[in-house]
Amino acid sequence: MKIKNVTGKVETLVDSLRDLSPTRIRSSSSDELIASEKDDEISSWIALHPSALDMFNKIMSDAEGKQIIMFLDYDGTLSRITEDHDKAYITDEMRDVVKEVAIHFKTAIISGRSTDKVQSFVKLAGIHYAGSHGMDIKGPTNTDEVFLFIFLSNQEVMFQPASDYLPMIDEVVNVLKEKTKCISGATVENNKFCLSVHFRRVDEKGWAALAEQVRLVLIDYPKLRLTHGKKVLELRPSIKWDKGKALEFLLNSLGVLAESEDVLPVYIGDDRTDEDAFKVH
Ligand SMILES: O=P(O)(O)OC[C@H]1O[C@H](O[C@H]2O[C@H](CO)[C@@H](O)[C@H](O)[C@H]2O)[C@H](O)[C@@H](O)[C@@H]1O
Repeated sequence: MKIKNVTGKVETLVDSLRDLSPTRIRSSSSDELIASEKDDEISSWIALHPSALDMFNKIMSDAEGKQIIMFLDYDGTLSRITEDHDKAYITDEMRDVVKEVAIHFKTAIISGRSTDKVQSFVKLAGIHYAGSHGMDIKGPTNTDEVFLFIFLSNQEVMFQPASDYLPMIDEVVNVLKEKTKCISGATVENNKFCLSVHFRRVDEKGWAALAEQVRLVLIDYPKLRLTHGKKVLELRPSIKWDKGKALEFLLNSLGVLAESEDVLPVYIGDDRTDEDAFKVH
């Protein structure tokens, strides 16, 4: 979901932050009513989009005879959500699962984090990585099984559609670090071609101040746009590129068409920005 009118009222942005935080305490009966309407909305959405785990047998029969290509999100999918974003490590058990998957299927991890950061967590060489929400795509130069898990350095850049934005992102990271340093718990993460402003550890009383700083930065940097995920605001280049486009790019470079009947791309993700990839077929 994208936040619209970000340069408008700060209250709109704070409301969006509240929407991202369903565990907040509801204070009045009108809040309760709105929450129950939202719950109904969520229930009807879930009815139209059943859990893949409940449909596992159907997915297996649909996959019969097709080439499966695996796309995995990182945070909340391969790693648990943690208070400190720098400590969202993948477990050894999960790493072994990804390794096993990659032996059988072409596999890519598509993340909002920088590619380098995800690689440093996952430490598997034979897979593709698309960090910065797909704006930094790297892949293995040699896919022989023997090389798969040995040389992480054996990876090359395949596509970086937002390389012009690199200096701007660095600048905005510094600006936002400075502007938010008085807001207890707020952190700014440099994801190379985009950046995250985390509010997981910010008291709700500080959200308006944080949202205001982000809003002001967006006015100064109109070439950036705002999206959001779990307790995080993300600023990224206003280019027509997202996790869905990255998925299509990767399918193309693997020599398959997204719409081909012989291919079944499987994408596992947990957050709003993953919806861009869910939409691709
Ligand atoms: O596309 P993803 O791999 O899911 O990355 C999205 C964001 O994930 C990280 O933030 C989220 O996980 C943190 C650690 O569990 C958590 O503290 C935070 O509240 C979550 O939003 C990452 O730090 C962000 O930069 C990514 O954009």
